[in-house]
Amino acid sequence: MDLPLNPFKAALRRSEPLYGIWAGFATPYAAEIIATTGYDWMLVDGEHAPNTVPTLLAQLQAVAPYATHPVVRAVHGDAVLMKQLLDAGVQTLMVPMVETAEQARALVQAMRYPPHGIRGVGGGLTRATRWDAVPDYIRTAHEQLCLVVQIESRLGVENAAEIAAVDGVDAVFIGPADLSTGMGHAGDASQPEVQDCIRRTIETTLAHGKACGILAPREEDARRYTEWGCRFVAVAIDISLMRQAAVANLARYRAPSQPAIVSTTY
Ligand SMILES: O=C(O)C(=O)C[C@H](O)[C@@H](O)CO
Repeated sequence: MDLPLNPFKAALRRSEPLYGIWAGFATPYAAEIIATTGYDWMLVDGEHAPNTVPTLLAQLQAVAPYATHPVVRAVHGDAVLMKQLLDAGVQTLMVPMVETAEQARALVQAMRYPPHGIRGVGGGLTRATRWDAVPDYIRTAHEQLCLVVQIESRLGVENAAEIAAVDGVDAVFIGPADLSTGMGHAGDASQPEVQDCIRRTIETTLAHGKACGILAPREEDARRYTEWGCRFVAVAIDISLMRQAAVANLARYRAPSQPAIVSTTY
């Protein structure tokens, strides 16, 4: 069989925005529900959701029949963990908290086989090669792999040009929660100095010919960042959507201040 294509990587080169959703339930059943809703991509979160390599694999398998592309976020940029995720068939990998070009170069190395990198060969053991059904995987894998690095600190913003310039970095994704918190604004990315960092990072990334993405669950933020040039924007978080819907539904029957009748306090 042919090496599976990465439509997300191809779409990053086009100009239309790609709308994504954060998938935080860490189960294949919930991931599959999300994959049926029509978002261009979904972020399967291995950093802040309770995921492991087997749960991430199960979610990749669950969403494989659908057009929504799974972007998997590793808990950190460890080459050994990345090897496991790539072997499980992750095509688009996001790595949090990248602050220097040196770190970005190490991530590129972890994505590639020698002589271009350090990725170990799993061969017929791996889903990535479809258990050896894909011929010439070692030579061609890099064409369909996509590396997204997260810039989410003041140091990362300062080094954004060098990071975006690294050959093999396909895109930069801004983390507004960590960026604002690290700048002393406790998750409030609306602060002018945080907005300034976000805008500069977008502009710098685009100037280096790379795509830029961001998490923006509030519509006005998503529209502004898209205007500023963000190509892939996560406009929702599945867990928040469920909680908001549950709270709003209950509020139709009971005032929010009323306690639940069934209590766990004895
Ligand atoms: O800093 C950010 O913003 C992110 O990286 C995304 C958060 O980690 C996300 O989990 C918020 O729900």
